[in-house]
Amino acid sequence: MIEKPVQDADSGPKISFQNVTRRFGEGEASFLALDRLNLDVGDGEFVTVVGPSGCGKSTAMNIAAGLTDVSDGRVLVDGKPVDGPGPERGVIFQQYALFPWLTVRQNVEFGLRIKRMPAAERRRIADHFISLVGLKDFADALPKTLSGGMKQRCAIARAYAVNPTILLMDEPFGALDALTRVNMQDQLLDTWNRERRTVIFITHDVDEAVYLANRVIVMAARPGRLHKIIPVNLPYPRTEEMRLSPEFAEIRNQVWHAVYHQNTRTN
Ligand SMILES: Nc1ncnc2c1ncn2[C@@H]1O[C@H](COP(=O)(O)OP(=O)(O)OP(=O)(O)O)[C@@H](O)[C@H]1O
Repeated sequence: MIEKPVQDADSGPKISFQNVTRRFGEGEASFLALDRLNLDVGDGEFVTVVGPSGCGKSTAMNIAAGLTDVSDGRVLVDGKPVDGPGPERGVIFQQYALFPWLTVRQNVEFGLRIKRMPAAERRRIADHFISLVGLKDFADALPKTLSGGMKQRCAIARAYAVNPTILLMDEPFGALDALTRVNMQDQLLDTWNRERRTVIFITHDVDEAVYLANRVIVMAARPGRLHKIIPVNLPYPRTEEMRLSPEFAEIRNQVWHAVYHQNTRTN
């Protein structure tokens, strides 16, 4: 049983938000979407991010992905400043954005093709990740024939295939029904246990945030900022019994309180 992600005591954080600030617009009409966010995420950690609508979760994620500039501060990955997208960071959004004219396998191979990897090697890697997310029998299917959950698993396989050391996931299961969502959570944790990456996962679902994470990052709005960090001291693998346990309920209540009662004392 994995109690905690292993992190070399000498190595720095995998990803470090340092005074990350983002302002949209100019002058009087400008809006502070993110105010001096400081957060270190260790190698192999799984952190979830929750907070009220508009608190800057997606903005922070897009900055880490290199898709949005900072107004001030910086994000470091392995100690190096982010100045654009990079292959070590895989990004998965709520809208899976598969290429509709490509099969599952071709979608998963896409990033490897761009890297000019030889066909046989590409196929081997793609098939490995297609199996890992349980889509082996659908490798030749087009996205339109897949359910929402299957499309999202295909998007996850595609992100994994290029071998990112960091996965940035912005409400990836938001559009799924409750049962598929729970299955996807278990599958994601299972994959994470085997192919250990650093994961930052945004969600609106407090249960999901606690079930997945070893730390829950709670943000506050106006301006968007870090509010509280709540450790989830439950061992991996997480199980259904754990989800129903008093310990889980206690942590869920803490997170709920931190998100929805930000103006009252939370401890
Ligand atoms: N390109 C943009 N131009 C202007 N304002 C923006 C832009 N992107 C985000 N914002 C504003 O910045 C704030 C933070 O937005 P962001 O999408 O990061 O929040 P969020 O916490 O992810 O919200 P939600 O939970 O609703 O998805 C919001 O008030 C939003 O309107």
